[in-house]
Amino acid sequence: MSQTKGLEGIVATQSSVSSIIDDVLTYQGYNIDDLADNASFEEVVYLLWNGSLPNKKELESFTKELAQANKIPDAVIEQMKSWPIEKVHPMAALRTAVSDLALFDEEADEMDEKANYRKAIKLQAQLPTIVTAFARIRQGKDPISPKENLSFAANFLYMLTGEEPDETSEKAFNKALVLHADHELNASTFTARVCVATLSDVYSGVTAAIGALKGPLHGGANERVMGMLSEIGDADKAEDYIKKAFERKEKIMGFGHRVYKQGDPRAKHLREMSRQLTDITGESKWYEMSVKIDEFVTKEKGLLPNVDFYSASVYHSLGIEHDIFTPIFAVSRVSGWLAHILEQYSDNRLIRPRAEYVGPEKQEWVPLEKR
Ligand SMILES: CC(=O)SCCNC(=O)CCNC(=O)[C@H](O)C(C)(C)COP(=O)(O)OP(=O)(O)OC[C@H]1O[C@@H](n2cnc3c(N)ncnc32)[C@H](O)[C@@H]1OP(=O)(O)O
Ligand SMILES: O=C([O-])CC(=O)C(=O)O
Repeated sequence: MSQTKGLEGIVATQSSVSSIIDDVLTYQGYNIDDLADNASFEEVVYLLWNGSLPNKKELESFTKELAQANKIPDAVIEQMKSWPIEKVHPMAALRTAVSDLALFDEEADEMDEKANYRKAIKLQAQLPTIVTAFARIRQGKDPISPKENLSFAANFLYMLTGEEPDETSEKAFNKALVLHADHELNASTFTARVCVATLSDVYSGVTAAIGALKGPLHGGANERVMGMLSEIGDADKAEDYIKKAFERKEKIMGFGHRVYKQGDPRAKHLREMSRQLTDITGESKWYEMSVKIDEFVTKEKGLLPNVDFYSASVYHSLGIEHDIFTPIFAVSRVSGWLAHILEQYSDNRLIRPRAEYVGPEKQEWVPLEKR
């Protein structure tokens, strides 16, 4: 039996949700560049779940379905208030709250197609409510209910800050959501599929996926990128900082990718957004520092920025707290997880690979008193 460390290059399933072929990313056959420039996040979610773009009527009714499902039980809010909230990372809060939601959903364990679709709607609608409620509660503020006339992107920013975003912020945030929505068999999506392939429920699949996204080698990298930029503080200090990190054999967060070899097609969009937004906020130093790091890491190691690198300065420019960056990734990626979960159920087989045994052979049993 041979093995590939980290399952590199292994094709573990068939999927029609998204593809990465020759470094081109598509959702259901639509190039990510076209979607990033034109689509609303709501259209993208519909596309991922239904396989086609919605017409006007379908989009209206889908948007309404999401809007009607966004309230979370008061008990979940009360539980949040009982946590040692100033010490809880928002990703841990999100993981726990999503698991908690299942306890209040009478159809959590129902496995028919319609019930699973209804749960998908609820989870997509309720993740923003959880993340923004948590962010506000720990600031000593009350959670804010979403407004019906606002888009998914605008509502998130509104529920977070209490202010309706301007058009530029809304557009930028919408684009970031679109860019993060799905990504073939990334670690968190694979986790979700493995979980539900045991015929466990949708909530369990999403809870497991949040746990996988949280790690710094995956979604957790975006928060750490901002940590690095803040530590560097000035574009002139960037090269020296990275040189020292290389000497310590540290990984530079936001660089490298298991699949892309010529670069992550999402990064150019985020880089341009970072340029524009930091210009507007008058803090172009974050963009300039990021570009310096990008050029230096590429020159020295041939590593290119991934989706997490420029998203850090984008979210920072939108006034978002740094530990909310990865939860935002989850608010978008849950659309992809759910698409994959529904796809997995539709043609399920238990996912159970093998391990190559490298432990000791033929050991003799030794009674306890003789060890
Ligand atoms: C949304 C996302 O999940 S995108 C990824 C987000 N994660 C990050 O940005 C964290 C930093 N990046 C990394 O850790 C990696 O590039 C990963 C996890 C994304 C991909 O990992 P893998 O395909 O397993 O590559 P692996 O970690 O084996 O690295 C291969 C080589 O490149 C080096 N390398 C890879 N990424 C980096 C990096 N960011 N900084 C420095 N060196 C790196 C490794 O040290 C290794 O070098 P070696 O062969 O001399 O030991
Ligand atoms: O695909 C991956 O391995 C990681 C990634 O870029 C993503 O999940 O968006």
